[in-house]
Amino acid sequence: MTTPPKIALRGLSKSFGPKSVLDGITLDIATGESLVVIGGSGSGKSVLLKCILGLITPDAGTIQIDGADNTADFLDKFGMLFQGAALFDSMPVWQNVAFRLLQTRMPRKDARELAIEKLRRVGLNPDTADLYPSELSGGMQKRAGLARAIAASPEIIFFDEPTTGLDPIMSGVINDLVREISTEMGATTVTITHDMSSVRAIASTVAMLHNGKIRWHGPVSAIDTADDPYLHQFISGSPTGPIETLR
Ligand SMILES: Nc1ncnc2c1ncn2[C@@H]1O[C@H](COP(=O)(O)OP(=O)(O)OP(=O)(O)O)[C@@H](O)[C@H]1O
Repeated sequence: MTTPPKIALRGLSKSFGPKSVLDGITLDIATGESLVVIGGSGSGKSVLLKCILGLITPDAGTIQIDGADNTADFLDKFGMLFQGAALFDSMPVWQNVAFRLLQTRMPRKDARELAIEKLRRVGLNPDTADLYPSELSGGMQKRAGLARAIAASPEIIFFDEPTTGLDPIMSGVINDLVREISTEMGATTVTITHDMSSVRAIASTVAMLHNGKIRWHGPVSAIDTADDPYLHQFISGSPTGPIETLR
């Protein structure tokens, strides 16, 4: 028997009123794969992610994780790094990192120790554990968000624009961490980004969304030589090409 893909999407469609956003997305994501989803603004990347997370119900199609249909306990398998890190301002950093573990009634002392270990893994020293998120720089907040995403050792991690708002050097650091940690944990990851340096640093495979469909899908090593004018325009950032731009 062959093992099913970690995530299997079949014929996913979603419209909002008359606007079709996803129009039959079929995609397999293998265990340990690091998929980066690219596509223009409004192409449906976030809607796709929210469908997999179960936050939006698709109009048609199926989502399977490990060969089983979408159920509420899927969320236990997921870790998520949100845009802007989305830390709770009212809690010290360690409680943010250990948030889910505290909810599962892990003793506070153990949760705190684990949070400090995860903070260390993302390059933050133990002193940051007792600071509040507002006391951290943007780059440190991203690291703390990353520590939270990996705290419960999830099998699948979603990264939504992991480098937004960071300078190029910090973006490089976060990209490397995302890749390293995913590989080390053997996690399957799905990342949304506009940043081509993130694509190259994080992806094993790339899927490009356009007009509600997967326009191109393949290994990251093939993106520069792929014979697709849409993909080519996107990765070169050219204002001219088949993709319509608003001026
Ligand atoms: N809850 C909603 N209700 C109505 N329309 C929505 C909703 N969520 C998303 N949309 C629409 O779906 C389309 C795709 O949105 P989505 O946020 O997935 O794009 P995106 O590719 O992530 O864009 P960006 O790169 O700008 O973040 C947009 O036209 C958006 O207005």
